[in-house]
Amino acid sequence: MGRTFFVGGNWKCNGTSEEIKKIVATLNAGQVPSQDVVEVVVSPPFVFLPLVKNELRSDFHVAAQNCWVKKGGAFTGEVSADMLVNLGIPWVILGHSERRAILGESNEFVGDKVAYALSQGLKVIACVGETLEQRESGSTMDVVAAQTKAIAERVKDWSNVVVAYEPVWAIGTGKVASPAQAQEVHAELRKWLQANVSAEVAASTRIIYGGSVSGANCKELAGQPDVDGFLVGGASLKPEFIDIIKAAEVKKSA
Ligand SMILES: O=C[C@H](O)COP(=O)(O)O
Repeated sequence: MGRTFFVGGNWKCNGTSEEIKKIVATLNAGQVPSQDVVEVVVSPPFVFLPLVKNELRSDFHVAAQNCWVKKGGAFTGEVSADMLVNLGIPWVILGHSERRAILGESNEFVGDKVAYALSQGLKVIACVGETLEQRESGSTMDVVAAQTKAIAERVKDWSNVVVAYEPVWAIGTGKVASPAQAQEVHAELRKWLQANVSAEVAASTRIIYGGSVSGANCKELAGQPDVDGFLVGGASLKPEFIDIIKAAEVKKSA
């Protein structure tokens, strides 16, 4: 089963409306492969979602960076999945390591969020990844498996899930995982899905890599058989994001 290359741009907590408009104008002018070759999703801060949705080219889509774990109500400061659906936002990023580490989101909480968002019709980019300490102690796969298990226990239909493997030590550090390191975890993760979910889900679910992806390193990473795309932070705010999207051509010619 073919896995369309997927490139997400996570703009995190950055930008003024003027800066956001400039980024959108750059994306709108970019020459990129067609949607059957690469699926592109950008994720601005909540407040800019309507602006970006209205101004962004129609072959790119929009994601929120988070949403609440259940239906809305008395949860000050939160945004519900229902609200995103109401606004016509198709995607949400859940379980980003910054939320796990800084805001204390547990594996179970992230699993609940993924299940609820999917139940409301959102598509989910679910993030997993180990810290440097965990990698150095040899527990990378245990950590990533536990994070994925908490999702698998709550989710039956994986067709609207993209898994983003983002080693925490590579995020915003300029210290990208080597293509071999990324491939190793992606392949293990796919094996885990095969053993614990199904062969079909393992074959069809896109596993994308995030952590210091740039115009300079994207092609080599994209050349790895189990790397199905990227979740890009810093570089997604810059024109080089277009070059990263074009890395999809590596797969096309593989
Ligand atoms: O969601 C994106 C990741 O946190 C990667 O961020 P980065 O590309 O700035 O390292």
